[in-house]
Parts: sequence; structure tokens; C-alpha cells
Amino acid sequence: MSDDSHVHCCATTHPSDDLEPLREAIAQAVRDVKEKTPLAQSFTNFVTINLVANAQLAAGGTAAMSFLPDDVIETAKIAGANYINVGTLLPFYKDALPAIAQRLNYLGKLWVLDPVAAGIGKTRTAILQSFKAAPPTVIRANASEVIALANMWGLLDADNASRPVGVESVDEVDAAVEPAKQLAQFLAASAPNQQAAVAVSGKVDLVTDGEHVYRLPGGSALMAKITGAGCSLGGVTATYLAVAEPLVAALAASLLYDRAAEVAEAEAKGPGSFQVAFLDALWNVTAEQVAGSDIVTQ
Ligand SMILES: Nc1ncnc2c1ncn2[C@@H]1O[C@H](COP(=O)(O)OP(=O)(O)OP(=O)(O)O)[C@@H](O)[C@H]1O
Ligand SMILES: Cc1ncsc1CCO
Ligand SMILES: [Mg+2]
Repeated sequence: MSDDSHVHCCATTHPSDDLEPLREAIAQAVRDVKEKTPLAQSFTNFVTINLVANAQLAAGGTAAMSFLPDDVIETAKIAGANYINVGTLLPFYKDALPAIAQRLNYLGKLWVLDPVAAGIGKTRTAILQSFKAAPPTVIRANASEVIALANMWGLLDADNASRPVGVESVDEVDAAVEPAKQLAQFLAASAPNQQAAVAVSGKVDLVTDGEHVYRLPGGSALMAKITGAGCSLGGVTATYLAVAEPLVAALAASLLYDRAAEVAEAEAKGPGSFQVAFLDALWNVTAEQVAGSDIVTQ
């Protein structure tokens, strides 16, 4: 068998590559969530809060949504991981979110950040700035948000211009490779076991632990036609973070989303039926399908 045919055979059907240990850890994370039904707590936006909870349940976990600091901290004590999404802000968040992040970090509680609309508004900027001193373990965002946050935290050189973006990405995932690596390295430096990850969503998703970069092709363009695809991916990433290390959690969640989106697209007539089919597919996609996905490391 030539090298070419070997690569073709195994990348597309039954993978047998040097990612085998990582694939086994991803499969184990998917199985563990289905078996252990871990609780991941969310402090998230009002637009997509229902989809976040339903996606966490469909992946096999459980959900709890909280906003008041004492509620968040008490729930964090019984949750496996936590999720903060700054999509819709209220005045009290300006003090509450920095205090919550500090307390989570002090207690050693892991959390995932979705810096929705990073760069927009003084309040959001103050909140996201404050997280630099009490960082999450995983960041899940679109490319524009990753670039904006890395800039805000002073992790980039002047070449990477910062500008505010809305909730939709205006950048390609490839433009966020270096910002994502810088962010992951920064998170890892203050993380338990020095392990962290950044997941950048888009047509081809990208996940990095600060050292390695993994590109995840596939999914469906219809994901951009339902609100909360990204927000709920952050929530499901927290569900996996309750049972797995950050890199494995970020990969498992992003790959589950890609496979489930493909199943849903085949059944959907439009965005409405797509969202319903997508939730069903989150439930039905197997650990083997997730772990057997194409993962591009070049
Ligand atoms: N063109 C596309 N093709 C395939 N998958 C896509 C596409 N665009 C987005 N996705 C998928 O949609 C999910 C969310 O990614 P997206 O980049 O839209 O997040 P987002 O901008 O933060 O979304 P939101 O803030 O609306 O929740 C990911 O699973 C990603 O792979
Ligand atoms: C549409 C929208 N507006 C604030 S948060 C949100 C959900 C997608 O990020
Ligand atoms: Mg988003």
C-alpha cells in the first residue's frame, strides 16, 4: 500500500494516526457525560439560554442557570464545571461577573468563557478586562471575538488591529490562529495542571491548547441560521470540562457539534426543523462517531 492510499484510507474511514490517544480520550469524555450526567452551571445570555440548557441535556449532562453571585458560587460547589457568556448585559453584571470569576478561581472551579461581542461597549470591555486577572480554563468564541479578546488582554503585537464586532464573526478562523494560541498559553499559565484550551468556531473550527492546533472540518452552514449555536457549544464544552481535561473537552464538544449538524442538515427543511433535528442528533451521535471525526493537524 502506498503512503497516499494509506492516508486516504485512514483519515476518512477508521482513523489510525498519532492522534489515537487523543481520540480515545474524546470517546471516553462523550461516554462519561452520557453515563455520569454531570452538572455544568451557566451564567448566560437571555437570547439563547433555553438552547444552552437543552443542548447540555441532549449531550447527556444537566443544566442550571444562575445570575446572582451567591447563587452562582453555591451552585459552583456542586457543579462539575461552569460557563459564563456575556451576550446580554445588565447593570449589576459589571460588579457581579468580576467577583464571580475571582471567586470561582479562588475555589479552583473550572469555567468556560464565551466573550460574545468582545469589543462592544464600556461595560462588556470592563468585564472582559477583569477576567484577565481571574481567567477561565477554556475560551469558546468566534474568530472576531478571539482576536478582540487577545487584543484587549495585550497578548498581540500591533499588526493585529483590534476593532469591535457584533455577535457574528467578521473574521475567518485562520485569522485567529495566533490570537487563539496566545490566549491558550495565557490561560494555561494560570490553570490547574497548566492545561487550557481555546476553541474558535466557524466553517472549519479550530482548537488549540497553546501548543498544538487542531482543525475540525464539517458541520453545516445552517448552524449560522439558528441563534445560539455558538452559545450552546460553550455550554456543552463546560459539560465536557466536568469530565475531561480542557483540550479534550473543547475537541469533544466541537466535534459533536459538527457531526450533529451534518445529521440535522440531512433532515431539515429550514432553520426551525434544523434546530429540532440538531437537538435530536446531539442525543443520538455516538462516542465513536465523535472520536472518529476528521482532525487536521497540519
Ligand atoms: N459556515 C459554517 N459551516 C459549518 N459550520 C458552521 C458554519 N458557521 C458556523 N458553524 C458552526 O456553528 C457553531 C457555532 O459557530 P459560530 O461561529 O456561528 O458561533 P457564534 O458566532 O459564536 O454563534 P452565536 O453567537 O450565534 O451563538 C459551531 O459548531 C460551528 O462549527
Ligand atoms: C443575538 C444575540 N444578541 C446578544 S447575545 C445573542 C446570541 C448570539 O450570540
Ligand atoms: Mg457567539
